[in-house]
Amino acid sequence: MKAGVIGAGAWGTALAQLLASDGQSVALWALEPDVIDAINHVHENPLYLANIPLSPSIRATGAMADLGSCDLLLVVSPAQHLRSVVAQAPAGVPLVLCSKGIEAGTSLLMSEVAAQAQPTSPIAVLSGPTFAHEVAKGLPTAITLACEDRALGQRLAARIARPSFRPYLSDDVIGAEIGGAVKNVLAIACGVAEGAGLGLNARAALISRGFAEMTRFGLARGARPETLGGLSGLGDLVLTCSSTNSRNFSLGKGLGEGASAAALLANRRTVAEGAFTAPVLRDAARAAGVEMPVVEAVCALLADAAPLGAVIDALLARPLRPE
Ligand SMILES: NC(=O)c1ccc[n+]([C@@H]2O[C@H](COP(=O)([O-])OP(=O)(O)OC[C@H]3O[C@@H](n4cnc5c(N)ncnc54)[C@H](O)[C@@H]3O)[C@@H](O)[C@H]2O)c1
Ligand SMILES: O=P(O)(O)OC[C@H](O)CO
Repeated sequence: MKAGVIGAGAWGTALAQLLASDGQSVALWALEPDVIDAINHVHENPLYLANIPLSPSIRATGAMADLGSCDLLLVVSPAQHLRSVVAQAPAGVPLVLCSKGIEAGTSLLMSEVAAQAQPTSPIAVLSGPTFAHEVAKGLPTAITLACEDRALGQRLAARIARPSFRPYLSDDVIGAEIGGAVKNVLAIACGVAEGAGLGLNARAALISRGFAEMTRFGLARGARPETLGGLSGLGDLVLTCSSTNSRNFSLGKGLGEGASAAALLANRRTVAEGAFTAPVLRDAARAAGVEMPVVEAVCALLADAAPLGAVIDALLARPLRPE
């Protein structure tokens, strides 16, 4: 049987390469004709995953109908486009959602969006600490695969696992999604600390207090603590908050160096999901009565609503409280 991947950005291309690493055929749906052309003729994706030679058993296409013979579809579009691409996908095929974010306008998680767009398709979530270029190179990686249907989860894990790529099964879909969505916003905060020269103590404080915010929000939405403390939560938070390989961290670094969010976000080709998730997450947290001061601070900077110094001072001046 053939696997399909929807979305040929860095992560979709890396996942197609992973699936093709044992020689099986992979159909990869891409939006841009030049990406389709480069993958099929030069076996590269210079736009989104440069300098990685791709397997010739990956076949790119711009026609969703070409994924009709697949028994498994990995959905890897940016979160804000997931609804429209899933609606075009073949119906009834298991969807493994690999995007990290919350939909603007609805505040829905990706599994909730996909369930609306394709009500007959079984759903799983694949999320964890996974820089695309490392997975594409075959470097060791562990990830959460969450699926409420345990038997389906086991079948999907067996299809996706490779010698250097280990999915860990969970049935906490909501928890896996909340970790991936929230960590992107917190990575922006850690990037700000780096750009503003606030030091490594500040980064560690943001990771731990940010994790407390992720946990409060996750528990309010029904996530399990062990999921939030696992690969898709704390694991991904640590990765993304530690390196300029992260687009979210890099965006924050630019903000910390004094650039405006508008300038940093203008004409970006690659996606920094945290910029879209932050205001949706802030509003959802406020509505649920969950305090998320680091997320609020990131929102203020993304909206260019307050000077950097004032945002940092306000965080430091919060009332002292028990940990
Ligand atoms: N890059 C990573 O290392 C990585 C790892 C894990 C998860 N993710 C997640 O995967 C998702 C995709 O990220 P990426 O890094 O592959 O993307 P990317 O930034 O490399 O590329 C942007 C993608 O957006 C697509 N796009 C642009 N406009 C679109 C539209 N109107 N409709 C549909 N698609 C459109 C482009 O075709 C391209 O595939 C994100 O949610 C991201 O958080 C990324
Ligand atoms: O580059 P980022 O910030 O989108 O992070 C990529 C992955 O989500 C890391 O797991």
